[in-house]
Amino acid sequence: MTIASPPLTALPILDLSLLDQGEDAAQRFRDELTRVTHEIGFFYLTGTGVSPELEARMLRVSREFFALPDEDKLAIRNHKSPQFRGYTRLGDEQTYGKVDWREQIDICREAEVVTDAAAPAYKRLVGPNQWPEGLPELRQTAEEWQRALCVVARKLLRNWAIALGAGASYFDDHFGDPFTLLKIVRYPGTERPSQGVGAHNDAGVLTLLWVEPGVGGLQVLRRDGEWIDAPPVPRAFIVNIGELLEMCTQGYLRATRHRVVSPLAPGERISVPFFYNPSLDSQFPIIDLPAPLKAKARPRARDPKNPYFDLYGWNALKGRLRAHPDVAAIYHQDLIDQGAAGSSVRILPDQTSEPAEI
Ligand SMILES: O=C(O)CCC(=O)C(=O)O
Ligand SMILES: [Fe+2]
Repeated sequence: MTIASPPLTALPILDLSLLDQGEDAAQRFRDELTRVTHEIGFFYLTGTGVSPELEARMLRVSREFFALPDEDKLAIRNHKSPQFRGYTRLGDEQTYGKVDWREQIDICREAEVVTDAAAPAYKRLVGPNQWPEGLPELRQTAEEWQRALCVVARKLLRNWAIALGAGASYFDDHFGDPFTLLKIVRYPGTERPSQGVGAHNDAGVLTLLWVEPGVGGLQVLRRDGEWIDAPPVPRAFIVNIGELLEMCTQGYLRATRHRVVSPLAPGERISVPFFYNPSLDSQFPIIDLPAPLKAKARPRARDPKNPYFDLYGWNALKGRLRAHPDVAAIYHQDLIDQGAAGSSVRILPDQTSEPAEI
């Protein structure tokens, strides 16, 4: 007989440094990692190797950025970037058609624009970032942050791959050079609790979230439909998996709905989500799970209004067009008119479409 465990009231805490403490410790880490991502899909991760100094610098430089005069922030507004980079002002972003109350800067891999007219449309996401003048530390810190977190993400993926019987390099081999997205976000205080970010699943592979110490607001949906608070834990990142990793594992690892409730005025909240994703050209892999795991896997019924594509780039493009319809209308109206990937699948945001059921 199995005894049902009591419902979680807080997310579990895992220590990544166990991987460097011998095979038994590493095995314990992997078992725990796989269990919590199967059950709740969200956990705190300590022992990441990100230094307190880098955390403090990220917080300081983020505050400096948001304190810049509006005209300096708007000088790098995402409306100037077909690649959706740069500053999103308050009110310009939506989740399922409802406005999120946050401002942010979006940063991806630095690259030249792809000018080849024959390239697939998702290559329009490739290009340069926009950086604020007079704050060079933001770029240095963001680049250091991305390097450090790519290492953490790869370690996690290798250990999931081992635990799921696929071999350590499975995701490295399939995902290629990652197409990552770093956001630095500020949620201003509001008079009453309101939507900082509406309830959603992350669409990609893996999210590593850093939140300024002492400021709550993130909530995670438990399987029984209760929202639980996920306040920041000192020196820990909050990790969750996205729907792509869920799909790669046939639903064995779970993407979980979460949201952010705005802080009360005069407070504010800085957070730094980092989204680790495959290279745009990578083909979506599905792990052939060992039978005991497959028996426990729960493949998700897909929402036909929110399709997934086999090639990662189309998913990335769809996500950006939906999150930023204003930028999409300026630069990518042709794609919205045509539908994604030359198919009949529309990538236009559908205001009535709900997140897939968990
Ligand atoms: O800011 C946060 O704490 C979470 C943000 C989030 O869930 C997202 O941007 O996908
Ligand atoms: Fe999220």
